[in-house]
Amino acid sequence: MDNVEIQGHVGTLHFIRFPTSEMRVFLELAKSKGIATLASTVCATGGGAYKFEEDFKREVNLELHKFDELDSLICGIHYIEANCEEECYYFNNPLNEELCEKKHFDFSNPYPFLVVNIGSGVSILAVYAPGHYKRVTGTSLGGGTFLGLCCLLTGCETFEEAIALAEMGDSTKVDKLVRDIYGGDYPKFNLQGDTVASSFGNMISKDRVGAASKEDLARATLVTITNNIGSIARMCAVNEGIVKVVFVGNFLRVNPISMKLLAYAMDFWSKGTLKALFLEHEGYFGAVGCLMELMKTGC
Ligand SMILES: Nc1ncnc2c1ncn2[C@@H]1O[C@H](COP(=O)(O)OP(=O)(O)O)[C@@H](O)[C@H]1O
Ligand SMILES: CC(C)(COP(=O)(O)O)[C@@H](O)C(=O)NCCC(=O)O
Repeated sequence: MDNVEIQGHVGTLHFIRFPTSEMRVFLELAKSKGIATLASTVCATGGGAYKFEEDFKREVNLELHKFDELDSLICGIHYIEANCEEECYYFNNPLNEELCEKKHFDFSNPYPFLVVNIGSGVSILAVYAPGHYKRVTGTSLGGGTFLGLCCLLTGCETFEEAIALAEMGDSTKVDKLVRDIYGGDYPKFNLQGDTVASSFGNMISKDRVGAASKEDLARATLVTITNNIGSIARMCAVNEGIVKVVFVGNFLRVNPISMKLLAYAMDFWSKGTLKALFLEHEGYFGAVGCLMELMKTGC
């Protein structure tokens, strides 16, 4: 982000990511570049701010200024939304390949809204005003679950590989649909034949297992995790009386399948009353919010 002004300082915000499993390599690089002589303060958030605090001190003699990850997340969303015009978007006709359009959403009057942060696990927060939020609930079935299960089921080794497999797969070979049980729709409760009745439910048959490719298994894993998150998010939105649901976190990186599924599911199951929203800087809000918190301290 160019020409950003933060408390009188104007500059460029650069966004860089690497997995925490590579922290040792990062610290060695930082040491070889003499980072301790360049940076006076490093702010950090998330579990890693605690887990790697000692390593930063020992390896590069840097103190971490630690800020809570959910406070930082909310603060970062607030800052980027206010400073980045095209940040927030939604999908029209999400599951129709020809008619699907990504549209800008005016989020200038956002409150109240729900944040569904899909990282390794999932945290769901209700935000009522700047700095005023509560953590409604969470689920351990998140981005880490998708990647972990995909690695086990398909032998893939990276998130990018897992998503590429899922893009080529067909989850209906793996999941049991309403029509597999009813022979068609279940109209009394508006359950269409192509609705998933039982995720992975077809995998109790040896023939079906033999017919399912690793692409199909990856797709079914992605759809299962995504639909479960969508379902929990919808119940939270209804319970809290909130209609705007903002999905963030690195699980959504290079992952239009999940974004479109979430958009469709929120709209369909709420009969059009809930809106699924997405943000361009999906996995970076914690980092930005943490920088904002640091600036407040005057460092
Ligand atoms: N390059 C990547 N490597 C590993 N996981 C990735 C990558 N890109 C996206 N992901 C997804 O993002 C999830 C982690 O999300 P993130 O918002 O970074 O949360 P956390 O703070 O828990 O690491 C992973 O579990 C995975 O589903
Ligand atoms: C513990 C966490 C806040 C850590 O955040 P993350 O690194 O997953 O983004 C998150 O994984 C979470 O909310 N897990 C679900 C815990 C629960 O069952 O509520």
